[in-house]
Amino acid sequence: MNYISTRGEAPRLGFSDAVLAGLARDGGLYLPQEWPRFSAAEIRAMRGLTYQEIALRVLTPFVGGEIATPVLEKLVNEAYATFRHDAVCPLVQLGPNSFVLELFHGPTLAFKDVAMQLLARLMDHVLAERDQHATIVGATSGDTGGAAIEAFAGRNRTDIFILFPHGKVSPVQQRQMTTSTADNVHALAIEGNFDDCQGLVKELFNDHGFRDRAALSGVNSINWARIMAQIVYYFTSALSLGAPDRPVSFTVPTGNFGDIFAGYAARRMGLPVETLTIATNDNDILARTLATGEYRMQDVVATTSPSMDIQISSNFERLLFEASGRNADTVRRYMNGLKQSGAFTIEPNELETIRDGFAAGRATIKDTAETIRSTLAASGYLLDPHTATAVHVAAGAQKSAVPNVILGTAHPAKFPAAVKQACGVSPALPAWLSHLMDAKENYTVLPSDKKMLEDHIFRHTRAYQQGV
Ligand SMILES: Cc1ncc(COP(=O)(O)O)c(C=O)c1O
Ligand SMILES: N[C@@H](CCOP(=O)(O)O)C(=O)O
Repeated sequence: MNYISTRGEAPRLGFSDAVLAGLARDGGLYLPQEWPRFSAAEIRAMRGLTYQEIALRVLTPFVGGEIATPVLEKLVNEAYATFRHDAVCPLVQLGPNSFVLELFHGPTLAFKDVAMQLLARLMDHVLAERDQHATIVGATSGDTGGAAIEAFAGRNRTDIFILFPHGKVSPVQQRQMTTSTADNVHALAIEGNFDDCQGLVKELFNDHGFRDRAALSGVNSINWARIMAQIVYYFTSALSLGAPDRPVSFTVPTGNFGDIFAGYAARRMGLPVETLTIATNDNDILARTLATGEYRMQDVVATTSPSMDIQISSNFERLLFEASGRNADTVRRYMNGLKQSGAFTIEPNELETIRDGFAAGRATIKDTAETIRSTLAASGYLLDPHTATAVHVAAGAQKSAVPNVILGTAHPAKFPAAVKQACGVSPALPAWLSHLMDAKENYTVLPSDKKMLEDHIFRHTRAYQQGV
């Protein structure tokens, strides 16, 4: 399996190189050259298998033989042994035809663990085979950072630098990033918002001199392996609701468009996914884009679902590439428009293609709080604010006989203040994280400045200091 860039000017890569590359050298995002497809019989044959067994089947075509099956199986088993639920990602019924897919049973209580636990092991494996070191830089609006730090802490082939928006993540999220004692971990509070953090990371990747000297790798969902690992739970949940003999819809709390793009990928692989609904908070750029055809940035608004406080939704580029018939010229034109004027207009036929497979809706801060309160009252189920945006959007959608799976992207204990304000209940952290709020924090505050960030990275990268 080869990987190609959405901007058409970067070298085609095999799986391992695509995993280490993160962002393509032309600024684009890697995608498989063709979508692997499962027949209905092949999907049916996955019924009754464990999460890990299904993962192995879904991932194998993407890996393209570059990692031997027994090794891949071992990495998958180790990754999901860190989850505290036997089903890994269990499905809970909320109402008639309405289900929450709980993706938060991993070590940091957010869906990011599903991909990050595997990605860290894949990267370690590839780096060990090549006897190489990598410097990882990642941007986070709160959850990716903690999951990445947890997954990479103490690994001696990687140094990891995580940029988070100073003062704009929840206290639990911040401490998951700032209390690690591993000497390969560096938490950086950037004076700016998530888009500034993500912009800095992309600038570092697009500076090829720096990128090569630092042996840069990325763990945001710009990295194909993140999306790949997230495809698996679309299969496991749809299978338990009757796929491939019954279609299933999904409603996904969306920011960077990685999680929902994994659902699109599952559909391209043959899973009968009916509607993929994008749920946004007040930062509703994607809902507006679907309604008007114009992707136009506005200022980021702080909400009670901070991980979705995003305007530049990176993985939407992957969908634009697909909707344009994989036309890299079109994608480059859109992305240049975004860079120059903060906006671009999607061609009518491409917009129609997108609208065919996706719906979108928005939940305000008030809607989110009301949904947390009413869901607790109606069913005793406590939602986190991100999942609540999706429950709100799903409730407003046209009723259908097709089961709808809402992706439960975080545990409510990550956002106790917002949950308490909404419904009066303050969810407690699980016992294994009870030390978190008393542990010593260690992080550096930096302005949103590429040069200062580069200096900081070089001064703190072990491999660079030791001339490895
Ligand atoms: C809890 C939570 N929900 C939803 C999202 C949005 O996911 P995506 O960025 O993949 O669209 C994020 C951040 O990515 C998140 O941390
Ligand atoms: N919401 C995310 C933002 C980064 O998303 P990613 O999936 O591209 O890593 C976060 O929690 O950091």
